[in-house]
Amino acid sequence: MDPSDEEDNTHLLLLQRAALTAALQREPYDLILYLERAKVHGDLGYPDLSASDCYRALLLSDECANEEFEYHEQALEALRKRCTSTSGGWQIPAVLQRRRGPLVDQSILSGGLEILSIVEGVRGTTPPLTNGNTNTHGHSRSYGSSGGDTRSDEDEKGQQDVSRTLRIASIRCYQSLSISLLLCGCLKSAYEFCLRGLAVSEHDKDLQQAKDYILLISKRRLKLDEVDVTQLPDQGLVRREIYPWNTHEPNRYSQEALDFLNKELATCAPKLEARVTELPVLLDYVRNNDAFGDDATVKQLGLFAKVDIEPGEEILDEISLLVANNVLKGSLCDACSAALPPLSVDSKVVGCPDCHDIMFCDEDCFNRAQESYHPSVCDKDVDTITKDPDPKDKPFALYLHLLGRALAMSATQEVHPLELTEVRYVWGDFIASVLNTVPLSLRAEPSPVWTLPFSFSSNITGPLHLLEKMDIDVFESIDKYDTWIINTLYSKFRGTASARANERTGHPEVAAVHPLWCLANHDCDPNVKWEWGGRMRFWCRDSRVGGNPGGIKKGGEILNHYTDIDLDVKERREWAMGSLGGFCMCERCKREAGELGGNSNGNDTNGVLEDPET
Ligand SMILES: C[S@@+](CC[C@H](N)C(=O)[O-])C[C@H]1O[C@@H](n2cnc3c(N)ncnc32)[C@H](O)[C@@H]1O
Repeated sequence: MDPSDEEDNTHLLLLQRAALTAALQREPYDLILYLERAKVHGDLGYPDLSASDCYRALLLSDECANEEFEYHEQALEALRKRCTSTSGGWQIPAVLQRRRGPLVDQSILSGGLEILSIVEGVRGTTPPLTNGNTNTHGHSRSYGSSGGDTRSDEDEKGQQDVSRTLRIASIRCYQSLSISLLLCGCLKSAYEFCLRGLAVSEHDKDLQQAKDYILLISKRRLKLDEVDVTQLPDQGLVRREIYPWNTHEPNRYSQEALDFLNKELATCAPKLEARVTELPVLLDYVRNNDAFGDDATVKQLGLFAKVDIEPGEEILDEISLLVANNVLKGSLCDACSAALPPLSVDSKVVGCPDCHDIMFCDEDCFNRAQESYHPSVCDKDVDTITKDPDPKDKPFALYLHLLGRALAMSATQEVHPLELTEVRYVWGDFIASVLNTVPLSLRAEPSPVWTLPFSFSSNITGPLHLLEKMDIDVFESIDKYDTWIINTLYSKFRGTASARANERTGHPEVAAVHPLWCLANHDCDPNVKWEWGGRMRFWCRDSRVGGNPGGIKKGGEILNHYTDIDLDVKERREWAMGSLGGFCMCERCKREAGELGGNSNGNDTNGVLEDPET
């Protein structure tokens, strides 16, 4: 294929995506629009966004089918509108119509993402209406029935048309969901949706084929001959990028961005300023050439001293409400996650008068919470969604909880989530869209490396539950809460959040994004140490690694540490890899790894909590 054809195709698909998104803003309950956009997302190489659209379509088909559901009328009306032809007859929308070719092309089973192009649609004839229908929760149902024997023939025919269309749509949703989730590495969810689809249409060839394919990929991934379907992996990776349609991401290196950040720094770190700097490009292996001649660098931001800073001086004191903890009914301040003092007569601790068990350090924290996020979650029981998770899901759950806080801030302040001051200028560790692109050709080179952790529950259902708990109409608000926005928030959190672990279990239990603190880059011979209770603080170190004197000269860079600098170089590099995006190449690491011919002499003691899984 001529590469320019692919480019043209992408451009066209992006236009289609924009048109469908605009249409969804006008017709938010139209499940057909969601299925159409799912197909475009799939063709663009975003199986995660495709899965999300299919899931929303499935929810809307449930809404159509159940009179008691909140958006029943709107969803049904939207469906009828879409399926009524100009002559007034009923027509099945093109996206639900017969597709040519198999769902999965067996000739491309070599693995990877090549099967993206297969998520195209239902095959074959409409299944018989007499088969039992099942909603997204697996319960039996009768689509669109309003009951009674008094219906006219016309009403009866209308009901049948709706039922038949919903049935095709739901099968289509199950097919696309299972394949899209498989492509994102969520094997368990993919398998479950496949089974739900087969419960609706037992003999659907595409679903049967998808099921075989999921099992095949599972065996390969687990390197087993047989797999226990209840134990399939359910977390994968997706593209981490500034989506081509993301108009919210600022130019972080512009004067405007620096002016904004420096104005913010003036209050909490008056001796520091943000500047554009060059950092080495880090790889997930150690470059093994003589003098590290490969000196590729990348433009990023960093923090620098505006004046000379003395050893022991405090240089940053930042408070952020973009904080989350996963301690159920914990003893932490809801606003800043500082440990609350034991109750006493002169205690300053205050509780929210309308919530059960939501406590704040003092009136200041309570007032900040009221201004920033609390009204959107007050007395809404939102925390139960993300707290007390299974240990293996803890890092995902903590990020979901952080996401919940950002969504509550956005709703309370009536600001787009990506425009929140705590989020807007934060580093997202994005990879250029072009490098993330999925090869369109079936015979293409190996798949790209996707780096954003993804799971069906934390990226799709979890955010929807959070929004529902906050009484936000998830269909009417895609301009603010579409899945690409959720993914962008996660990208930023995963690049910058600090975590605090439970002293007893070692599991991460508090996470926070401090948008100014996180501008500081890492070095295994740091010149600052930090402490995070309710506030994030930086001090200039008294001494550096190896006993060298502390102090930072005017113009010197603030060198933070993302890992325990007491560890040996191998461990340090492994632990810092997640937050750095590659092996640390600071002078100390190179020296201690013998890459500069020096000896190991690390003896510093300021460790930070780093979750190896994140
Ligand atoms: C928390 S951010 C630090 C601030 C970031 N430079 C910015 O522009 O906002 C962490 C990211 O900075 C980069 N980084 C920090 N320290 C680095 C180092 N010593 N060498 C190379 N990259 C570094 C990595 O890309 C890492 O993912």
